[in-house]
Amino acid sequence: MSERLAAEAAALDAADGLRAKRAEFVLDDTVYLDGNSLGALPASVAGRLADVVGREWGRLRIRSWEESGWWAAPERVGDRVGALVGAAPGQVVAGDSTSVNVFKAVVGAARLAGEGRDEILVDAATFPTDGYIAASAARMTGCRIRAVDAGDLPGEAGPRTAVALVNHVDYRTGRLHDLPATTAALHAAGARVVWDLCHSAGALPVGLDAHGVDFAVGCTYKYLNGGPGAPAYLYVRRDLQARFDSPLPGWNSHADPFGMDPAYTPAEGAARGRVGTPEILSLLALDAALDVWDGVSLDAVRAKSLALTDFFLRCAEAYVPGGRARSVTPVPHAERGSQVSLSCPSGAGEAMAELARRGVVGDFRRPDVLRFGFTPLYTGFADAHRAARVLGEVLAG
Ligand SMILES: Cc1ncc(COP(=O)(O)O)c(C=O)c1O
Ligand SMILES: Nc1c(O)cccc1C(=O)C[C@H](N)C(=O)O
Repeated sequence: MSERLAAEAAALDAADGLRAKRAEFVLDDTVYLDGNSLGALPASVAGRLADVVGREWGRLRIRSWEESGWWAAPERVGDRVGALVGAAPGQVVAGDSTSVNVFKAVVGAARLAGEGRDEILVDAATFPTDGYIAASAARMTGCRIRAVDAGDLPGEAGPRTAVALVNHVDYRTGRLHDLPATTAALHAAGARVVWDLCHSAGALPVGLDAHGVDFAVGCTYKYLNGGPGAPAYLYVRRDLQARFDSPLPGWNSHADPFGMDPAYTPAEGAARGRVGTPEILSLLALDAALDVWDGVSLDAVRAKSLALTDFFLRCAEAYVPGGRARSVTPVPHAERGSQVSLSCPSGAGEAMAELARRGVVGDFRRPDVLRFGFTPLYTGFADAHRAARVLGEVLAG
């Protein structure tokens, strides 16, 4: 069994069109299946940051806001992220954290809602920060908040719904929610939608423009490999931008920031989503990290991601002793993101720590989830095979 799966892994790696991409990352012989928490370091980042620090900051100093393009970096880098989530230029701005962008988007969407729409729906299994922020947004806008299973949103949205906040991929189970159908159903009910793309951007095609999404947010430190605390992003669909009333109208989103006008006049376009001074060092680290996407097709990434998770599920089935762990990640491709989560009712935390000691890094999510993220740009089939084999050994021990 083991030899057959190992040979299959080798054949799949040999046929993998994305295989050369791995060399663009700083990696060792650890099997790194935690790119859905913190993506690996692209090799070009260190040199770019050294130049930003040494020359742009060190020598050009204040001149760099213009001469090095710092001032416009949030929109420029936003467009690069936008290209990876299906947004035409001018609709995405990079900056702040996902939490902060959730706030801007949910309050902004609630402020666009028509008379009598006083309900904010939130995906019941949401990553907690979204739920906390949406609840605060509801208190601020005089709405009530209601948690609903993401799959039930189409039926639950009604005449009082202002906006629904949904995670595209569930961080715990890896379930992929149906963005086109959910968006269409919310629109049919007269509501807006905010998608949190943290676990889908860079892992699969998203198609924001194609599916008429209203608002989207996401982080860049997972599948986009932007680095720890890398700036997040906000998408506001072009035709909504002129009516977008940001709850954080900082001076960077003013139409004339250096006019220092006591009265606020919002900038046009994506810049309206800015707040204060951009985090230039991490923004330009992200800019460099995005170079790994040059020439990469997201369809190829998606195909490899599904092949990797299919193969890992088969290997886990073969190696993990019966009853020790079972997958909670959907089997149908249309419902799966780029991770596999196994429920391991006894000793999951210790098992994940032991896996790390044996060179396989994933995540433990309480109470019992072993989470393995597959980043197609640098993860191979032999990695998936080794991870499952070591997992089997650990759970048998
Ligand atoms: C779906 C989702 N939303 C939001 C966040 C976090 O947001 P922030 O970058 O503000 O910590 C995460 C992960 O940390 C996440 O998985
Ligand atoms: N953002 C993180 C951090 O600052 C520290 C540790 C983990 C994270 C994460 O991103 C967790 C991740 N969103 C998750 O899905 O669990």
